Amino acid sequence: MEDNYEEYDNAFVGNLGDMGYGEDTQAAGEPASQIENKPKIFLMGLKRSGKSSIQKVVFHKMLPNETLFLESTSKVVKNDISNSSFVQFQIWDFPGQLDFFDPSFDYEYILNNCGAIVFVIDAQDEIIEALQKLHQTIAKVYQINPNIHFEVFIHKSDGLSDDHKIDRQRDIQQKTTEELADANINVHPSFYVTSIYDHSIFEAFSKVIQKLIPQLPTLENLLDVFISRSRIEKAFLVDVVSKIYVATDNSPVDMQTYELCSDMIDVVIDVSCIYGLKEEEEGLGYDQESHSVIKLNNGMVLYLKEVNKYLALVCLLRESNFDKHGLIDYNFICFKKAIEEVFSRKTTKAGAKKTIKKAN
Ligand SMILES: Nc1nc2c(ncn2[C@@H]2O[C@H](COP(=O)(O)OP(=O)(O)OP(=O)(O)O)[C@@H](O)[C@H]2O)c(=O)[nH]1
Repeated sequence: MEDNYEEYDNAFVGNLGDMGYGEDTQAAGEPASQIENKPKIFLMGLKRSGKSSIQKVVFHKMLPNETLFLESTSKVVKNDISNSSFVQFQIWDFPGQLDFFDPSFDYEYILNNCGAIVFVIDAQDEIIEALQKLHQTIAKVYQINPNIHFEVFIHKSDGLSDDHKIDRQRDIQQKTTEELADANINVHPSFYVTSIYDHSIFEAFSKVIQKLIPQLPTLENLLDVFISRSRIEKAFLVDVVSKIYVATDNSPVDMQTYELCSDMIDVVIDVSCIYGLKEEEEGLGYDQESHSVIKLNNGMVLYLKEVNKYLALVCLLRESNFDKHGLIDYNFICFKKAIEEVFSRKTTKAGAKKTIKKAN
């Protein structure tokens, strides 16, 4: 089976613990067993539905137009999200033509360590075959590992009118729910309308990843307290490399605000790379000193601060509430300390587990 895999991005770093995320506590060169144990997200769907494009655009900064030249995937591609990212897991891209449930394929083994299956449906194409494959996949996977999250991306939505998008989503959602109810399968997939040509794909992936972060409720509570004490409208805790938000406060997410915050990261990184790095120095242009305030012409302010090596806090607030920015800076220091504690606890717990194991 191993021969079926093609690997790229061999930078395996990070301590995920059990299906979690955490600080970078380990150096490169993890043993193979640890790599295998990383949480996995499977990208599935029919041929040419857009699976490889999604992971290239979200995790490899490929421009959407460049995906036009991607060749069809012929082998399972295991993609380890690189050491420069907080979001560390494996994404397995399954070729559309592969029969996942072929008896020669050890699917039971690989499904045991899978956190989520992202099933991509080309919304511009006929959906009957895609739906059949989706229902068949859910039914079989559920028997083996009922804990897997099912995430359905109704993809290539850029080619559809707003009405058409809603119809497609309703249609797919309804047929899937009915089919699963008829088969007595107690699974409730989530549906997202996505496109690589806008931020919808980043937003959808953020939600997929968040379900796999055990500390999510704590992070959300911390963000809620932070924004209410600092008179901030919206705050995102963003993975700087992928621009996936790993948590946000409990107010609803508006796509434009997320786009703004995500664009701000690009601006800060670009300016730092061009003007902040010394000659011949390489890097992301992001460190403990990274922070930025941008005043917009609509009376709002964007505020960015480094939280740790991988994460930034990006907030949107009214300019009139920015007069006491000393208070915001102080609250941020408290917030940052709390975040450090959340993840150091996890690391300590993992360390303690290992020590107990050793003693036994
Ligand atoms: N309009 C539009 N086209 C997209 C989008 N995402 C992917 N595509 C195009 O869809 C085509 C197929 O994309 P791939 O990523 O190769 O599809 P795949 O699912 O990996 O295909 P296989 O490897 O054959 O399984 C490419 O030409 C992409 O440019 C999207 O959001 N909108």
